[in-house]
Amino acid sequence: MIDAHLVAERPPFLLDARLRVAAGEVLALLGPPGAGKTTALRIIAGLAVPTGGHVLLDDVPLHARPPARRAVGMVLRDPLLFGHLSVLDNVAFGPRRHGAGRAEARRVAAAWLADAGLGALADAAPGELTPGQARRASLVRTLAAGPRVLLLDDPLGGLPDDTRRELRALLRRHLSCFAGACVLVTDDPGEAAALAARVAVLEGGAITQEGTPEEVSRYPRTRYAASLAACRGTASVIQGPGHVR
Ligand SMILES: Nc1ncnc2c1ncn2[C@@H]1O[C@H](COP(=O)(O)OP(=O)(O)OP(=O)(O)O)[C@@H](O)[C@H]1O
Repeated sequence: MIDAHLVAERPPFLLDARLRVAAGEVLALLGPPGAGKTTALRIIAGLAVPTGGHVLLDDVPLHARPPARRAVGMVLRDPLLFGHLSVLDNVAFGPRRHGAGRAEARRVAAAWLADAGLGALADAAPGELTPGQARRASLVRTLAAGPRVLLLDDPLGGLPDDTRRELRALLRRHLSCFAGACVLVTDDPGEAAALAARVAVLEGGAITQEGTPEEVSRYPRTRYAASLAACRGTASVIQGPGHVR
């Protein structure tokens, strides 16, 4: 489980947020632009230097572990696929790094790609993929590496509606059986309600409300939190802790 106190002083902006995410749980960090969502995620990932606080994974400081042993996977809007590797080898990269032989890593990667509807594109170069296909490949590349902490920074942002729906369905399927702790950053209340069991509303660098999408939408404490109310009826299908892959 993640236990984080995320502090970043960037005057006049101050991020000061406490987050706890259990294994098997998806927490949506929902907030308007500039609220500090990406900064929070980057601190957890070890990509931004905090000015205080802590990030613990199972009670051990995450950043005390060598980077290769942190088991943190991050998915961004930009798929960041390795351009010199085939789609298959992009996905095989994680299993290879964790000690699988070449053939085994490629077998595992092929299964992930087939599951994501990308089996026919295994030998393609990343540059040949459509934006939606590249996002799928990026997601399964991250999952194939077996992260214990999954950080999703606006993973559906900027896509056309139909592509977004497809990727959301794939994401929802994988999150429902993800055994680790997941933080999903979004400014889309519908996305938060559809994908996460719990929502933390981040505004101006502080958590203003936390609860299930139902709780937050029923008793919103701020105007921004009230935006979740429009999504009632699309409540989460993710059940929280207890799911295993
Ligand atoms: N490297 C930096 N140095 C100084 N200030 C920064 C830096 N990165 C972000 N900020 C500021 O920190 C605040 C939070 O930014 P952040 O990108 O984390 O918010 P966000 O909620 O992710 O917004 P968005 O959805 O627009 O990406 C903003 O006021 C931003 O200008």
